Amino acid sequence: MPEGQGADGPKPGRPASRDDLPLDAGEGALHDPGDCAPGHIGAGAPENASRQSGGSAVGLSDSGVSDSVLPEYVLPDFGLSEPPFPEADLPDAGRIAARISDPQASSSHPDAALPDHVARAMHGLLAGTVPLRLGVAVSGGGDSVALMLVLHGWAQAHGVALHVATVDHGLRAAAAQEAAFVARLAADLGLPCAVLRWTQGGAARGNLQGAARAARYRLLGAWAQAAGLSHVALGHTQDDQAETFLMRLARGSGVDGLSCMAAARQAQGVVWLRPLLEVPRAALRDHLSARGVGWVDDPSNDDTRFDRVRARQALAALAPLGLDAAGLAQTAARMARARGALAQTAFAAAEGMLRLDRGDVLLDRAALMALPDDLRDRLLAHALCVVGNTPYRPRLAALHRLCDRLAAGQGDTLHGARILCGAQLRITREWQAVRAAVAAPGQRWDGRWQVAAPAGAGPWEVRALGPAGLALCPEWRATGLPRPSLIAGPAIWRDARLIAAPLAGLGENWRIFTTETESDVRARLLSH
Ligand SMILES: Nc1ncnc2c1ncn2[C@@H]1O[C@H](COP(=O)(O)OP(=O)(O)OP(=O)(O)O)[C@@H](O)[C@H]1O
Repeated sequence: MPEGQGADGPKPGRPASRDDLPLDAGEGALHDPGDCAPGHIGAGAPENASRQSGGSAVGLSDSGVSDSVLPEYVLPDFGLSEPPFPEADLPDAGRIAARISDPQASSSHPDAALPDHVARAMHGLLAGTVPLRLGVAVSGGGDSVALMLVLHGWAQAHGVALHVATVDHGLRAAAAQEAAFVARLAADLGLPCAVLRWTQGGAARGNLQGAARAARYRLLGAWAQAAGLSHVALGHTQDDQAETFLMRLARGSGVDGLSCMAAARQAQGVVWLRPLLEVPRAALRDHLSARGVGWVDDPSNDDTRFDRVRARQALAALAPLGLDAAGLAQTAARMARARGALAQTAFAAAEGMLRLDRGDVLLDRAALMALPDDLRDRLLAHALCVVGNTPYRPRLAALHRLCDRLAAGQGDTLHGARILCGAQLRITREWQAVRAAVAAPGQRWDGRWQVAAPAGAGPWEVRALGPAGLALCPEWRATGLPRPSLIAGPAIWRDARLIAAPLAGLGENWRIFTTETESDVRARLLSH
């Protein structure tokens, strides 16, 4: 038996999400519904795929797709002289195209509802505006393989160019072969496929799985931008949603957390779509099995060390109580609606009480404290996230401690921000959080500041002004900005020499500005 092949054959049920599991937990197994014989991933045949599409090997760094436009079809170079596994071990990807383009084959099958459901979901998510091109992220697991298949039909029907990408995290021995498996499926459908490699996995410390997930989204986002894709579809299912709901419940999440995954979300310049959020995992597997299409099974998905695997097991145990995936996913959807309503209300409240002042967020303290607790928390957390340059909200307990201090007229520091308490709350960056931050010309400093240099400025870099820099700015009091805002703000340096500190009134010809306007900051309340 080849290395990594399961002795018991393919396991029913779905692997745990890679969003929750380490990626080094073993080899994948192949589901080939044709004969139900699991095999080691034999997708290889890189020569075949290369020949079909003229692909070449490309490694992408963690920083994303660099300057060059991605080739339409990118395959890893295994350095192998022949396919690593015999053709017989491969899923019958070649049959996909014929079946999916045959409406008879589709409508005569009991799961013909899936394409219709996805079409309706896509219509709703795209609000009637169909993009010219669409990306789909395919891991090789059953969910995303089914998504690719169904979207292929949808894209053909709507004249949309579908582009596939798969990420090879390079953390498991089988990863490259799994990527090649996806590439081959895509090639058999006539779809361009990019294999994106995470080249810095070996250097990742701590939460490897979290780092891999973040890298995956960075790579996919960079790929989408380079390939001109405004939308990328992901294969999260109703079961993923229900598992997430249970895990969030265990953490005591409120409305926002229990909303779970959004069906559409904008991040990294891309709209991420999840058209399968109402589709049970089993329906996707059935869809593939009925068409004789295989998928990759990641054995780490059965590893009970991970929350998601345990949540899945708990879900099965809860079924007799009527607590099933469909019910939990429905509650998550209701939470998402409630969250949307709260976000709208917070946005409306922000109109009257939130302002942006040279990077600081100002909140009218009396108006803020008069709001219902949830709205107050929402606005305050938002301001902290904006200034602290993070998408993650502070913990609720910490936020409530801050509110207590503000109610008592005291300031505090939280979440990389400093809160100065007056009639106006001024939320500014905490100097300690940025004192080591450096940006070269053209780069953003602290994720949100940009500098326009005068012509012939010579070499420079951006660093925090700091107390020593402020001492070199005799006019700083005239700016109206408080000392904490200025020392944590950006300044232009050449080695140890302060060149300019526009916020502190030094350096006439330099301009410094945040990339977000006040209305951008308010509008972001709606997208969380
Ligand atoms: N390595 C990867 N390459 C490309 N896309 C990925 C990768 N891993 C996950 N995704 C995308 O994120 C979605 C959710 O990830 P998750 O970890 O739940 O998937 P999976 O268990 O690896 O596979 P699947 O969801 O396809 O069964 C996938 O359906 C897919 O769209």
